[in-house]
Amino acid sequence: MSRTVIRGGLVITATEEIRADVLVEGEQVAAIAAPEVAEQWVPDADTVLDADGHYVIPGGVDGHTHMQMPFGGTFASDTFETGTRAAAWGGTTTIVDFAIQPVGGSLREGLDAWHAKADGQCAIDYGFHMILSDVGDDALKEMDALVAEGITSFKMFMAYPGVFYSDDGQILRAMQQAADNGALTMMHAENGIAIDVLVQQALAAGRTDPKHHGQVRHPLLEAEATHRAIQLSKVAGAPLYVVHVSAAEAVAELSRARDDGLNVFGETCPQYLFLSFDDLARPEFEGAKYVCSTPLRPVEHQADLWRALRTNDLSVVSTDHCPFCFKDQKELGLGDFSKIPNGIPGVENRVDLLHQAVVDGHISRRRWIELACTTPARMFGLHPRKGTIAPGADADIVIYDPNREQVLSAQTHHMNVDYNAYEGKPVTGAVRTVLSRGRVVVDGGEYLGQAGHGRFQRRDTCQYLI
Ligand SMILES: NC(=O)NCCC(=O)O
Ligand SMILES: [Zn+2]
Ligand SMILES: [Zn+2]
Repeated sequence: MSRTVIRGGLVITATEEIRADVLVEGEQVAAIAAPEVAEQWVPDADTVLDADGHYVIPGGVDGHTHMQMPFGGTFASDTFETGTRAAAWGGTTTIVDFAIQPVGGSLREGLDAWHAKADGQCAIDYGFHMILSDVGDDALKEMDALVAEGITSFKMFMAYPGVFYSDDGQILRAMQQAADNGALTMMHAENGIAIDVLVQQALAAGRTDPKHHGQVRHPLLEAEATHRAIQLSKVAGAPLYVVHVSAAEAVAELSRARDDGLNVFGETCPQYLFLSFDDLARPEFEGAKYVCSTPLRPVEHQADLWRALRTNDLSVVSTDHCPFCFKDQKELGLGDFSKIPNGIPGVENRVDLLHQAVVDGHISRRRWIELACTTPARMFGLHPRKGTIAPGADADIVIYDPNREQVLSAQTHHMNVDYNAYEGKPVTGAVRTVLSRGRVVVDGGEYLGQAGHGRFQRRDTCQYLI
């Protein structure tokens, strides 16, 4: 069994920051000890990694990605191979992607299709949520079987009528099933029926530019759907996780529900924290790069998101990584914003952007780790194997240089997409070394990983309930 010692770093977890060395044996963390104790590990080590002046943090857990997702007549441009490699470059060592139930088909068909895309391709570990796009008796029964095999969370859409949309009755029934089988319901909370009316009105009036995507997806329609999802989950007695929260008014709904002691959780994404409606309103169709749903909001919403991240009214930051190239893919919506495939790339940038949030004073270092690693691992039943550095945990570890300056750019990123949403943004801090289950996959600007190293993770049910 290989032995690696990580020496001289500041080990940061969600709960503590200690000067300590870490012993990795095979795929797992064997011990953490003060440097004078750890000294004795060195003679027997195969590899000694010097982390002096660096942070030693758990690998990131990104609970919301869409590799190769079919959407808007095209596919997200990262495959599981390219997307997980980019994730590794950015210090993320586990993703949970979304398998999709085909309309008229079974959950099993959807899951098999996603295994076929991902198995043997991933550079880092991965799991699946399941998107329910056709809730009926059969799908409800199938949910139990999926939970038993580690697919313990199910996403439904109150948006996208005719594509993934579920009506309130379907949502309630799926939530009732989840209350029985322990699954977590994830919700895309936007009133898609009302939004579609506004889309048609905008197009009929000749308002076709990307910025109108943001205007028709009104914050109140996110808040209304969030409120409705909360009430339905309360009726069903099931926990609820609202994905990609962007509107201050939706945050207020979550805060109220959490004040009432409900098992209601919220996720936001870096794009809502660092980008805004101004990006969506960029001229010459450039705003198409920033079309995602929920949409980017006016910059005033960001203060509420940051506050909620500090108070835990928002508990997780995932990327919703769903890349489409500007050329040929985003361009499908030239002259009609409703045809722009929805999604923003970011799986490689999340850990750095959240470190920038530490530098900017929005969150503490431990909260950085909690939001990016530990809580998503607990939320999605991966903890303590993932999301922390502790004896017995998988040795998914990042050696992070908190002082290195970098500029985010498509010129240097590894995601398979022709633009970077944060192009030109200077950030302080950068990943130096990444271990995935004990294996060094990135080191000092060199990629040492391999497609197929990543292993499918059977997940437990949510470990974050009150
Ligand atoms: N978010 C987005 O715009 N695209 C991915 C699909 C989804 O999460 O709704
Ligand atoms: Zn969504
Ligand atoms: Zn998504």
